Formats: sequence, structure tokens, C-alpha cells
Amino acid sequence: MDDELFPRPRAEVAPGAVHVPGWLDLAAQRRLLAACRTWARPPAGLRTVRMPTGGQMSVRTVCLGWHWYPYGYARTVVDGDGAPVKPFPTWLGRMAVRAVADAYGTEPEPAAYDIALVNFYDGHAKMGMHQDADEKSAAPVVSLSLGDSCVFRFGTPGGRGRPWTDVELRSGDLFVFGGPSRLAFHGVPRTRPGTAPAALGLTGRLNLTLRVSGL
Ligand SMILES: O=C(O)CCC(=O)C(=O)O
Ligand SMILES: [Fe+2]
Repeated sequence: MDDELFPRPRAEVAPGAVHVPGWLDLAAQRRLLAACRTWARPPAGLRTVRMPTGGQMSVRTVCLGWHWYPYGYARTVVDGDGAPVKPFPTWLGRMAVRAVADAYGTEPEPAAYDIALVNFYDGHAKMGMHQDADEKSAAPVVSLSLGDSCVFRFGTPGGRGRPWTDVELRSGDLFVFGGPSRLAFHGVPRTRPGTAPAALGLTGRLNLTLRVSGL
């Protein structure tokens, strides 16, 4: 976006992990938010994920293309209402390809993006350090953020502990992680409630990760 008081530069946080601030302008954020609201509706809508350990995740999630559950992918909501997962739209796949090219400064290369995980964070939600490792493809993960800012903690593939870099992700920001960082541990220790752009009309934070299943 061009209305930042101080422009935030594109930054390579780790090899293959690139933060592109303000990649989506307000109009694009609004369109994406409207789509998320549609996807959140049942059947196969927003749900709370229960972990095999008995706890539950504090984010609420809806999936497109493939349904993620701990720890795998299915075509139906196997740990919820059993409905078929909503389709992954072709426009979202084109957006993912463009995002990777913009982040890496390369020509767009066709890639079969076929999964979106949409996570909703209320003011208390967070996400522990984890790897996105249930995909068979090594294609980069594309992350788009809407609404409240958050602290996005980006570590290494070696383990969930330090070293890591804390990046502030704001509404409209893009973060791509691939190559040597594809399996880096990452998480969201906190969001910053009340920081969403007023004109967006979202209380809380949404994050979409777009992935290639390789399935
Ligand atoms: O909310 C974020 O920025 C990260 C989400 C994430 O890591 C995931 O969905 O696997
Ligand atoms: Fe993740």
C-alpha cells in the first residue's frame, strides 16, 4: 500500500523466505475478505480443529481444495461435518503464481496451487511453532494476511526453537516461503487487536496460506 507513513521494504527473512509488505491494495483485500466470508459458511465451513493430543487450536479454519486435519489431507471434512471440501478457485491459483513471482523477482511459472487454508484469529488466538509438512510438493507456501497485524515468527527447518526472526505481518502483506525455507518452523505468537484498517471492516485477523498438495 502507498499510504504507509514509512514505507516498509521487501525483505528476505531467510533463504527463500520473502516478506512483501502491502502486496494487496485495499480493494483486493476487500475482495478477498468477501470471498473468505462466503467460504466460512457451512457446509464445510469455519471450524475449530481438535488436535490428536486432545487440545484444540485457538484459530478457526476453513479449507479449500483439500481439507487439512492433523495431520493429513482429505476431500471431505473428515473431522467435522463430513461435507465435501469447497473447490479451490482458479483465480486464487493465479494469484499464488503471481505472488511467488513477485516475491522472488522471477517470471511467473505455472504451478498447480490447489489448497487454501484460511485461518481466523480473534484477539486471543495464536499458532504454535510448526512446519507445513503435510504436502507432497516442494512448491513455496504463499501467505496472505488481512485485518489485524500479527507477530509472525519465522525460524529454521532444524527445530522449533531459536534462531528465529519476528516479522510484523499487516493487512495486505504477502509472505512466501519456499526453497531452503519450505520446511522452516513458523508460528504466530500474538496478534495486535484493533490494528486492522478501519476501511476493511474486519475485526480480528485472517490468514490464507496457498499451497500445492502434490497429491
Ligand atoms: O497465520 C499465519 O500467518 C500463519 C498460518 C500458518 O502457519 C498455517 O496456516 O500453517
Ligand atoms: Fe504454517
